[in-house]
Amino acid sequence: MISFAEAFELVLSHPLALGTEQIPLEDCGGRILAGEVYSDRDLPPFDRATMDGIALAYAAFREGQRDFPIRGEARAGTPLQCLNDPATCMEVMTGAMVPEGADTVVRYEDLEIREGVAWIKAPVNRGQNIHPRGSDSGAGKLLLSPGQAIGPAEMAVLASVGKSVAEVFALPRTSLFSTGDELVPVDASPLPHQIRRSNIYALQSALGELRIHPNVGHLPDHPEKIQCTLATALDQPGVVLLSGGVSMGKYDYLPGLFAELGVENIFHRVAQRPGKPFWFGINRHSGCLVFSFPGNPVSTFLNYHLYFKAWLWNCWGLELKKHQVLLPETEENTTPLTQFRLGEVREDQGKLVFSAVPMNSSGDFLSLSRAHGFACLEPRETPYLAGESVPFHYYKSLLS
Ligand SMILES: Nc1nc2c(c(=O)[nH]1)N[C@H]1C(S)=C(S)[C@@H](COP(=O)(O)OP(=O)(O)OC[C@H]3O[C@@H](n4cnc5c(N)ncnc54)[C@H](O)[C@@H]3O)O[C@H]1N2
Ligand code: MOO
Repeated sequence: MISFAEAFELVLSHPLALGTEQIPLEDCGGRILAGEVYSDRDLPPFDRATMDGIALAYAAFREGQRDFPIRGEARAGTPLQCLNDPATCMEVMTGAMVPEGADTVVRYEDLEIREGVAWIKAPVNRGQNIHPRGSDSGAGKLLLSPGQAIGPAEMAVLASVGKSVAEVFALPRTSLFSTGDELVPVDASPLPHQIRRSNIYALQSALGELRIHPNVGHLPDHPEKIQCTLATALDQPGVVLLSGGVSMGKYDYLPGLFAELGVENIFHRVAQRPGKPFWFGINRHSGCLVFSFPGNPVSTFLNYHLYFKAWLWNCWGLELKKHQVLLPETEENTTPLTQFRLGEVREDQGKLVFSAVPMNSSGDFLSLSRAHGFACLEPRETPYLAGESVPFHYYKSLLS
């Protein structure tokens, strides 16, 4: 059995060359940006009125003028106009180009308009209610960098600089299998000895967050059937993720079958809890990696988040963000296993503080929905003290 640190390094040392791809903007949400994105023009691209009202030359107001005859109108979406006479004004709508010759916008609420003349009835500051050209970014400035996740805000940035197509990191072809004769489909009425398949939904949804849409299947505890189904999946470059069937049981066929199917074992069993019987290997002929997770729901879930995501980021030449949390009370791990403790994280005076969520064995998948992630306690003879900082692996965002 190898240590968690060794297992982690071995997983990272087997990357796939995934490369990048150009995809349409509408498909970019949730993907990871691979190229740099620059502004193609000043942002905003012109002096933009931020209120509906009138545009005027501030110098005239400063000299005491309060009544401004209205000479025309600037609407959003119309070309630049010119305020030729600084003793006059022009009506201007939010989003319009502020006319040349004007440098200040006064809101309708601060005016009275009578017979084509705007009377100003409130104090005015030079440049008010204008979003100046280039004040957010100049043309040619770097706006987004490789490795940034494309969320709703980044979608807006890409759109505003004309990226109808963006370069993102490519995703691996992925297959996902559950195993075990006790498992029945979700819509079945389980008999007393049966349970519904849940791991596959957890993993499918976790992969979905990365926009990976795996081929999904279920393997019965039947060697020929497993072999037949897995042979096709293993014969292509990509990844195969499995849940269950890798421990010591008489019907845990997977490790033996992987060998028969030409998958080389990189390691089996890691000194960690939960998630110990994790099996990892590679089919060197096809370039297919196998992450075979122990079936207990918490073990499958933890190992996916610990190993698979870090592996994927590493394939892209990136490193997943690391987090640390403070332990609220003394903890011990004098076992020889790296222990992952399920818990919530809350912010206290700018620090992230861990709070354990009780877990009733690694079969207790209900506890997962009550927590944010796992704190990592390495084996140690001395206790972990209250206030000590330890690594934390999020699977849930602080916002959700
Ligand atoms: N003699 C030993 N027995 C076991 C050991 C050991 O070291 N020696 N390790 C234990 C640990 S730790 C784990 S974890 C499990 C892992 O076993 P398997 O990977 O073979 O998983 P299964 O036996 O197939 O399933 C375990 C458990 O999880 C449930 N399960 C499996 N798949 C799903 C699914 N898709 N949805 C919901 N639940 C699932 C399954 O019904 C079992 O209850 O081995 C221990 N045994
Ligand atoms: O290590 Mo197993 O993964 O606890 O149930």
